[in-house]
Amino acid sequence: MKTFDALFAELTEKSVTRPEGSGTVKELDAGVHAIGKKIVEEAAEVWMAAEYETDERTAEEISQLIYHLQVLMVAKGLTLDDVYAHL
Ligand SMILES: N=c1c2ncn([C@@H]3O[C@H](COP(=O)(O)OP(=O)(O)OP(=O)(O)O)[C@@H](O)[C@H]3O)c2ncn1[C@@H]1O[C@H](COP(=O)(O)O)[C@@H](O)[C@H]1O
Repeated sequence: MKTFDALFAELTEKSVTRPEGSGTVKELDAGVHAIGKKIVEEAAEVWMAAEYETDERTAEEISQLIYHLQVLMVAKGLTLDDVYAHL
């Protein structure tokens, strides 16, 4: 099972190595505006799943929101410590 930190390390590496076919690379190239829209979309899906769908669907949507938040962090050059400092 993947952890928050492990996913962030994977996405950071992909931003450097830029492997062919990576959705992360594609999203990074789309830029902060596009990533931000994706975050808003996923956040709404988390809300809807929590109110109207199963716990499993909610967990799935939360994982997608976390993914897009991490892509934004990579795009902005933010580290895990930058965020953890505020928890
Ligand atoms: N955890 C994720 C992850 N969660 C969500 N997503 C992407 O987020 C999008 C989900 O959006 P939606 O729910 O709106 O689904 P969709 O409408 O079908 O997607 P779009 O048409 O909007 O692209 C999909 O495009 C997924 O590819 C993710 N893409 C990648 N990862 C992980 O990130 C890592 C790197 O992935 P790559 O860069 O693709 O190799 C791997 O470990 C992946 O498992």
